[in-house]
Amino acid sequence: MNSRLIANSLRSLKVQNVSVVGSGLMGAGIAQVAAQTGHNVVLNDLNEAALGKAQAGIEKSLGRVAKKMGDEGPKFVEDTMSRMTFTTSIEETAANADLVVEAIVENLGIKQKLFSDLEAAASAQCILATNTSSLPVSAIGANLKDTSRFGGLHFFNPVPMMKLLEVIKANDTSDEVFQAMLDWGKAMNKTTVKCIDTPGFIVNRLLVPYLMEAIRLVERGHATKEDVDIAMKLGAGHPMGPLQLADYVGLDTCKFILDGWHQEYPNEPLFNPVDTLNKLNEEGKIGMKSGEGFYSYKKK
Ligand SMILES: CCCCCCCCCCCCC[C@H](O)CC(=O)SCCNC(=O)CCNC(=O)[C@H](O)C(C)(C)COP(=O)(O)OP(=O)(O)OC[C@H]1O[C@@H](n2cnc3c(N)ncnc32)[C@H](O)[C@@H]1OP(=O)(O)O
Ligand SMILES: NC(=O)c1ccc[n+]([C@@H]2O[C@H](COP(=O)([O-])OP(=O)(O)OC[C@H]3O[C@@H](n4cnc5c(N)ncnc54)[C@H](O)[C@@H]3O)[C@@H](O)[C@H]2O)c1
Repeated sequence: MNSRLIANSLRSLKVQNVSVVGSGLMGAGIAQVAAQTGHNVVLNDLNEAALGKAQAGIEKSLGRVAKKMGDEGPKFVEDTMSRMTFTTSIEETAANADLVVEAIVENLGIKQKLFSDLEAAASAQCILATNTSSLPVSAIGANLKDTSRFGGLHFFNPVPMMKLLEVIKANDTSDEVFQAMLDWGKAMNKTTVKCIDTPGFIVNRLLVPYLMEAIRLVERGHATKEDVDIAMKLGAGHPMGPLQLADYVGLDTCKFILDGWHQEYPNEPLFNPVDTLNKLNEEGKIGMKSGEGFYSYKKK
């Protein structure tokens, strides 16, 4: 039997210990929901400051969930937090994990390096998955020795509220790993949809052109950003307008996605650079998480 077959035959399909790398908007949300649904969770980031911010955000979000649970709320928060640990060590992150979900910056080289480090530190049975929005999943895992244990788990922001999980079968993802990812999605109380490793998967393939059209409409001076957002909320029933949504996603992440797709598809005018997006990024106005983006979120 070759080493991949041995690894597959030994693989435990039950995911109980979940590690999440990257404790920003997405990683913190994924870790929170995993702990809420009874998993043991390790959350990793580069430094203690990022982890402290993530922990405070998780406690705040759990408080919002707990408010709806009456007397059981405080115990729910306590139990959930007791299942979480926070670390900057990759070895500690990988050591006992059945599944590692990566939610770090949207950069191919940085993600590839992380997965090489994770594979070296994790057990042969551990499933490795990326939450990338826009990069080819198979390319992120390309340097792994065992690419059959690797796939995509694309969550939506805010993770505690959004019901969808896109489960992505990369070129080499084994059937049993794909099934384990789908099963884990259900255990996370998400509705799963399956997709192959195609640009934007399902949601972003449709969402990105919509966001691009919205910003271009505003840049042409055909409508104000406020009116575009009002129009899509009241006319199309969206909970947020497109410019509000871009602020909510993070304009740094939007720029990483757009720049990456422009580089990949230079002849596609839809992905041409957007002046407003570049200017806001240069000014450090990267959306709600920085206090300002298209709109200001600073308390007056
Ligand atoms: C234009 C520029 C162009 C740029 C280029 C394009 C680049 C491409 C960008 C693509 C990005 C892709 C990103 C990614 O891959 C995919 C995504 O994630 S896309 C984002 C998907 N998310 C959405 O669409 C969110 C839409 N918004 C909402 O659903 C709601 O607005 C909201 C966020 C749920 C908030 O609801 P509101 O009613 O607005 O506000 P409230 O504060 O009253 O909240 C209502 C209700 O929800 C509870 N709640 C909200 N947030 C949380 C939380 N984090 N944790 C726990 N609970 C939460 C809150 O307590 C309220 O509960 P209630 O009191 O009502 O019981
Ligand atoms: N923001 C969204 O709406 C959204 C939705 C779905 C998917 N995604 C994807 O999720 C990923 C993360 O996005 P985000 O919005 O949470 O970003 P974010 O900027 O909020 O958080 C990223 C975190 O990763 C940390 N990090 C960077 N490199 C690291 C490393 N080598 N090891 C450990 N931690 C590291 C950063 O310190 C930061 O805390 C990206 O791939 C993005 O495309 C984002």
